[in-house]
Amino acid sequence: MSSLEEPLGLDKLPSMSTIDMIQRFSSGACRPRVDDMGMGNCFIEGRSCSSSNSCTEDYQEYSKEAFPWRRHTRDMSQGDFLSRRSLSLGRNTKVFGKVCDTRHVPDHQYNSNCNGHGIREMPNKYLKGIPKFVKIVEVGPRDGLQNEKNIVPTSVKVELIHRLVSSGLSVVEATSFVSPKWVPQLADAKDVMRGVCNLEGARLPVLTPNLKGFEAAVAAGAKEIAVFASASESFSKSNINCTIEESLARYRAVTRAAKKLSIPVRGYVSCVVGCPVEGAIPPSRVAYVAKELHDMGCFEISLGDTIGVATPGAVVPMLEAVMAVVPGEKLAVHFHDTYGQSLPNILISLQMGISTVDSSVAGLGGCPYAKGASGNVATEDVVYMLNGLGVNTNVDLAKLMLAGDFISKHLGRPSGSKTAIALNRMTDDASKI
Ligand SMILES: CC(C)(COP(=O)([O-])OP(=O)([O-])OC[C@H]1O[C@@H](n2cnc3c(N)ncnc32)[C@H](O)[C@@H]1OP(=O)([O-])[O-])[C@@H](O)C(=O)NCCC(=O)NCCSC(=O)C[C@@](C)(O)CC(=O)[O-]
Repeated sequence: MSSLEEPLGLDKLPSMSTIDMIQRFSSGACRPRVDDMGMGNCFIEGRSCSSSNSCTEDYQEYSKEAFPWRRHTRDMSQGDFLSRRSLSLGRNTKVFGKVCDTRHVPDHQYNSNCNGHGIREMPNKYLKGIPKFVKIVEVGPRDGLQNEKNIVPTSVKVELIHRLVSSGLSVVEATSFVSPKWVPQLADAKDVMRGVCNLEGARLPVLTPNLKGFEAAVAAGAKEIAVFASASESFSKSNINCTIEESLARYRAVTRAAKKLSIPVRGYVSCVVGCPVEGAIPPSRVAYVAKELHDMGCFEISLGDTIGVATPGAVVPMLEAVMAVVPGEKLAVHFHDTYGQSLPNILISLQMGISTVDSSVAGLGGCPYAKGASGNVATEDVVYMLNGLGVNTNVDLAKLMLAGDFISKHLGRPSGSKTAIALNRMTDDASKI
């Protein structure tokens, strides 16, 4: 293990006062620079209202469109509501320990879209460019559970993956074939794969840091893998015990081997905005690593804000730099929510043409080698936002919430998803009526 084997914490940022840190991670500090940081060639691309009445009307019209649930609750008489409830109770769906139905409360409960009056139908220049469909890559069983203090039993991991797939998620990262000394939480990778081998309807990629991991993954039945590099030299050392260049050489060997077996390989770049040791990471360096992964044959490159320090102001120059060398349709974004910036970061990424988003049910997650960084953005929150934007994901939010509830209960803590907490509270309130 390297001398950097100790987990890196935000608390270990060298001589970084809070203000210094804010400056280093601020958008200004992250503008693309045309330099190559000694990493080889980099490619940088570079209504007003006249009377109070009209105002009220406008507001009512607006709120009907933007907050359909408001209209719904206001318009629904108690009689309607109760008959709906009694009609639906027969369905016997279990939500958060109670017997209830997904239609147990007004439709808005699991539906943030605009029910036929979608935001898409409003002529809105601000939402131009947002894709009609977003692919969500669920990373909870891997990125989420790799950081749990208590090791989660294999049967719980397998059940979680089944539940996630049944919610409509088409890609669920199942586990990692890494050294069990480094990540004991995922030492049961082979058994997890055995438990999901008959699961249909979704791709179940696994992480492999080297040929040894690749071979073990293939032997366990993996049909898709991911390799993970970093834009930060220090993080590369602490996470996979080698330099960025050494990791790229390893991954070339892995992608060559995968190609022979027609196994698709996804590539990750970590620390795309900030590193706990090095501070702000230049976009040119992210672009360099992303291009290398793309050139070696990765079908998709996921850009990870591993410690969750990005703001939209830093995401824009980073994406601009990467999109100058890797086509946008091959990119995914992967935000951790340490500073609560994930949703705006995702929104700006969508506006820039990205249509693949990584997230983690119940906001599970964190990297064991980036101490202090919080979980990934919660999948429930992403789906809720995308529903509200009229963007299709094929994910059933109610079923997804049940998966989130399942794992949160097992871990003995509340969900990290604000959406799950809010909708859950409404279910509780409604059931008391
Ligand atoms: C890369 C290594 C293996 C190097 O670890 P090393 O200690 O340098 O490896 P080594 O080649 O010197 O071998 C040491 C021992 O590990 C074994 N070994 C070697 N490879 C494997 C393997 N694949 N599976 C199982 N065992 C393995 C090997 O056989 C040997 O066993 P021994 O002879 O001592 O008994 C190690 O550092 C490691 O496993 N690191 C993984 C760390 C990790 O999983 N971190 C979390 C990933 S999250 C992330 O990167 C960010 C991401 C993707 O989520 C995106 C984001 O948020 O930004």
